[in-house]
Amino acid sequence: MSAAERPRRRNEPSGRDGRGRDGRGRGEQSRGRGPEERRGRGGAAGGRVSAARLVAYDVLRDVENRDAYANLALPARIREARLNPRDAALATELAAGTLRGRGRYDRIIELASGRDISEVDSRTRNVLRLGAHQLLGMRTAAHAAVNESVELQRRVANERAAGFVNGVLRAIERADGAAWDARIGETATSADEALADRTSHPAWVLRALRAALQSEGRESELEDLLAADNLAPRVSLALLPGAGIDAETAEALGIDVDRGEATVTASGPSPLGLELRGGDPGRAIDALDAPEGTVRVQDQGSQLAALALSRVRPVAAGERWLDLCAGPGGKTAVLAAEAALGGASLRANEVSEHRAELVSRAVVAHEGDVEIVCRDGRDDGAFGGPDARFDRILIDAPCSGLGALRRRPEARWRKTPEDLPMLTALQGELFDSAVRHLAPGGVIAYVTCSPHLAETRVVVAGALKRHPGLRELDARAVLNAVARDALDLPGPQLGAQLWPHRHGTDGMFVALVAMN
Ligand SMILES: C[S@@+](CC[C@H](N)C(=O)[O-])C[C@H]1O[C@@H](n2cnc3c(N)ncnc32)[C@H](O)[C@@H]1O
Repeated sequence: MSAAERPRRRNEPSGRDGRGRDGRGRGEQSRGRGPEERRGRGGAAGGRVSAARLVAYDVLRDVENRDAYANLALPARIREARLNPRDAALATELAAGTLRGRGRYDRIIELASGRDISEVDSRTRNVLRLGAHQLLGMRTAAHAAVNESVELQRRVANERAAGFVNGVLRAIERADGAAWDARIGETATSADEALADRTSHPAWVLRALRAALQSEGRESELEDLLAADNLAPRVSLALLPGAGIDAETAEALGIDVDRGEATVTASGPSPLGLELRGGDPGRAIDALDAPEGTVRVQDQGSQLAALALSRVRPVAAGERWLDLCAGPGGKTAVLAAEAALGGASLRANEVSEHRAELVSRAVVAHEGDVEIVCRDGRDDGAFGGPDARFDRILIDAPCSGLGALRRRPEARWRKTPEDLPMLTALQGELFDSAVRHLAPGGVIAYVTCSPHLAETRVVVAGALKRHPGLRELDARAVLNAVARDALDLPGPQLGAQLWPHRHGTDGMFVALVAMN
């Protein structure tokens, strides 16, 4: 439904947010203006646009026009513009926050302008989104957000629409976020549409997340989950066996990076997990001074998923393990460390050559110990032939990624429900292929970074039906035994669903099945 079609209130909401007297939001009050901002290139009318805003705009364009991933485009653009760390952080917040909040900002732009967002030129749209995020998501000083957006419009888009940008942002600025959310609710055609717009999620994603929570009897957590998707995750590190220190020791060492601005803490659910309190992960890794490749940036849900397989039962020396969909190798690195401890061998397969290359870099701590192959996981070649059998197989399946929305700011706008049939068919085929190569008594861990039931419990149920020799193990009990503290994993199912809002991890699903 277009903006014009939706019911609309006549008067714009009024009221202001809690800005300081100079109109600057908290973030910018403490940050001040850096040299990069002062150096910003002048627009046609001689105004200034900060370098951070130009970088953020370029990233939005890269994502829209070149299908770029924001987490790759951002560092490239930041390097190119030679931003200092403070401006790099500002550019990151501007770009990632705008991408995450896009759905809400688009609706607010529609309400403020009286135009359907699709009728606004794509360059102007991105200028407006960035401006809306500064006004409503960052509490940037209103004059800075509006003036720099107008200059940005002059510089990168259609100069004649600068007045339009000014008018729309001034209208947005006249109300606070809560008033705009109320307005979204009043003009929505359904409660789901209002919630989806307010929390910046496509409605189909919202419904899928609700269904997954419902299956655990926790529908009441939906708004907490949607809010968690809109927060940048804290950086987690995995301290792999072989690093020579455990997480508690690392914390006790008081690792101090970035001149005391950041420390690592032994926190989060994974027993290998460290959390970085601000600062640069590369410097934290260097400061820990562990053997190369034994400290890695990795979500703690991913750590737990790999450990669920390696620790489901004691390892017998000589066991054969396979990581079927290994790229870029995060879980392979955990499995390689665990296999080395227990005397197991590890083969890692990945269909994409580029991602197989990333796997070899990820397992640098166990170079030569991991056999890396590049095949389609549905072919016997991925396993080393039709008769090859493995004691443990990880299927970290290609999936919609709906569990990692906080980490991939643009992902929610890229996926569509139409992607699912292809993905679930592939997931089932990879499962069948793994079952064909599972040794008697062997265990498969089926993992997705999606909580969508069609990709999780339905795929497992289908595999159990097709392969009567398989039985499902209690993955929740295994994860609880592995985790630092007991995990809240409700519901009747044996498969475990981790959640950003509840566990602080990506929304990883883990099921364990064994061959009788
Ligand atoms: C969720 S990712 C795996 C993440 C990885 N386990 C990690 O922790 O870093 C899924 C991977 O499966 C790969 N893939 C997709 N189709 C495949 C297939 N038919 N056979 C094997 N791998 C496949 C993708 O290229 C992607 O690298």
